[in-house]
Amino acid sequence: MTADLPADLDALIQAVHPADQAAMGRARARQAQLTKPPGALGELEALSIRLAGVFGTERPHPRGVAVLVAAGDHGVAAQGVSAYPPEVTPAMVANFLADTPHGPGGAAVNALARSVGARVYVMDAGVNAELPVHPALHRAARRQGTRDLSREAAMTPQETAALVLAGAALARRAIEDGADLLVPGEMGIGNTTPAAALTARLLELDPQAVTGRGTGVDDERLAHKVAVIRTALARSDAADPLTVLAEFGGYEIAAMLGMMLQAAALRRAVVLDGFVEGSAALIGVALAPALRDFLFAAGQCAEAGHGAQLAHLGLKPLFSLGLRLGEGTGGVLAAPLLLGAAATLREMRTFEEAAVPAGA
Ligand SMILES: Cc1cc2ncn([C@H]3O[C@H](COP(=O)(O)O)[C@@H](O)[C@H]3O)c2cc1C
Ligand SMILES: O=C(O)c1cccnc1
Repeated sequence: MTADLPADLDALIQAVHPADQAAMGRARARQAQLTKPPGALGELEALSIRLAGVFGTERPHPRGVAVLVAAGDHGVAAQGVSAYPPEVTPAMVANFLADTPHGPGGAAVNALARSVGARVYVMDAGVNAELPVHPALHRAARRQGTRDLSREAAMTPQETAALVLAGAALARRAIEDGADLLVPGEMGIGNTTPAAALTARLLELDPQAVTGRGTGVDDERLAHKVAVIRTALARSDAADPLTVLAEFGGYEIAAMLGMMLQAAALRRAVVLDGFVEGSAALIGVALAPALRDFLFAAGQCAEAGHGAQLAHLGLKPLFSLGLRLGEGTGGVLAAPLLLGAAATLREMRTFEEAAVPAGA
């Protein structure tokens, strides 16, 4: 039991165990016997072996894909760190839930999720508005927006724990509904600022190196954003992962952390989208190093600092499309690659089964 942690949060962290090495060994041996020259499926082979470790079988069969979009507002947005006003956050939540001729939701994540058959879950993790009652909106907000991280702790320890557990609960719900690949996603104007602060502190890097343009701030705003992050980091020397999260925060970041821990504890794969998701993952592996075994990077996103996160996590991006949106968009696009990797391991025949002559 870790000191000062609520028992259920401590239990969640303790429930993350490493991937199944024996299943990975069997998967590696099986890959070598499948009807293709060795290595001809490139990165898919390594992915399939990792998936065997996640699902504990050399014939992994992940089924449903779910994207869990947590939305929250940020006190620091008042400092002018984003190219967009905070009112965009609740408006985008409404957009995620809207009735459209194509189905629910008119945002990028909705369109991409429909295109791959992924289910979208939306959570109010702390949006600064009264959101309309909607059956598909999961309400977990404890406060309407965080405090300004450059002036005080963004979240209390109690709020932080509550949001991590709320994220875990939503992940359990998605898994009960049939999801085996979980994509945490986020919406929150200003959230690349807390993500950069968390990344700078956890990776011990200068804020300049890990702060990007987010929604597209110009050079002047970018310099201001870096200065705001410097002020925040100078305010607190916190190093303990959950204290770092509370200090520099993000309700939706805490919720995504809970989703990741819960998915790993239930031995499901987590597909990581961009920089904001990456900042939650950094907290996650600091708390539970075995979480890393369950994380799969989607693409390399355009945000500065994403590369440093992936290097620390030891993850290789699957594509580089210049995405800089968040919402879980890249994660959704990566899911079919993971499903395909698992399918090769599960469904291809061996040289012997297919009576194909082996190479010299
Ligand atoms: C219309 C719109 C839709 C979005 N969907 C995701 N984001 C992304 O941009 C925000 C982070 O960037 P920053 O830190 O610069 O505010 C987050 O809400 C993120 O999800 C959006 C941003 C906008 C404007
Ligand atoms: O990479 C991300 O997660 C990202 C980048 C820009 C804006 N919002 C999110």
